[in-house]
Amino acid sequence: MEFIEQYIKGVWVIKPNRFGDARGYFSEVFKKEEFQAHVGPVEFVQDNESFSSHGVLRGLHFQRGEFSQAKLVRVSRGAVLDVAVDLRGGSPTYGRHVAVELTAHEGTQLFIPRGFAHGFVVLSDEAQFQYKVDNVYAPHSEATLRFDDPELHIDWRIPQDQMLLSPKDKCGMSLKDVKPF
Ligand SMILES: Cc1cn([C@H]2C[C@H](O)[C@@H](COP(=O)(O)OP(=O)(O)O[C@H]3O[C@H](C)C(=O)[C@H](O)[C@H]3O)O2)c(=O)[nH]c1=O
Repeated sequence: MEFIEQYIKGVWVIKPNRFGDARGYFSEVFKKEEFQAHVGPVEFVQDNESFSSHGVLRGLHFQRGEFSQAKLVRVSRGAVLDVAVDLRGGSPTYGRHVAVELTAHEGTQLFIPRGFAHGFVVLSDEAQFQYKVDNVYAPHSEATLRFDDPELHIDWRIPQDQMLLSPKDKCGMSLKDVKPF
């Protein structure tokens, strides 16, 4: 398993090994000891899965304060562009983002620490998205950062007229209105 820290401190791209043979492949997609040795003492408490069609954009979501979630995300079908925006108070990369294409074919994962807004857009016909979080769902604490806030400079790779968003995600807040946490 390869761990590559990104230019935003604490964000990691993780590339599990795959052992192929005539039947297909086997891969260890998470191993607590190895993960914690590289990333730190993160304890996941909940596994999530979502399924979306082409152009669906989910995000950019975050849970505030003590309810903030670290996430380990991957795609088990299709391909997405995954985006994490740094909202950590005092961070030298505050407001900057990491954007990584995650595909089922490559099995690449992204670890996003607490203090980030997270979202993805589906690049393939459909995508099954799997992720671990280290804090439970707390809807009262949840907020949405506008995916198209010009201050974020995110290139989502597909035109907005192909995108499908929830009503919540269509009316997220701007970066200037977010209180760092
Ligand atoms: C996140 C979540 C949602 N739900 C319920 C609440 C709604 O009835 C339904 C759909 O929720 P929502 O529209 O918030 O789902 P997504 O748009 O996929 O939200 C996720 O999108 C981005 C990519 C994220 O990183 C977050 O994990 C999460 O906010 O699932 C739950 O019961 N538990 C949960 O942990």
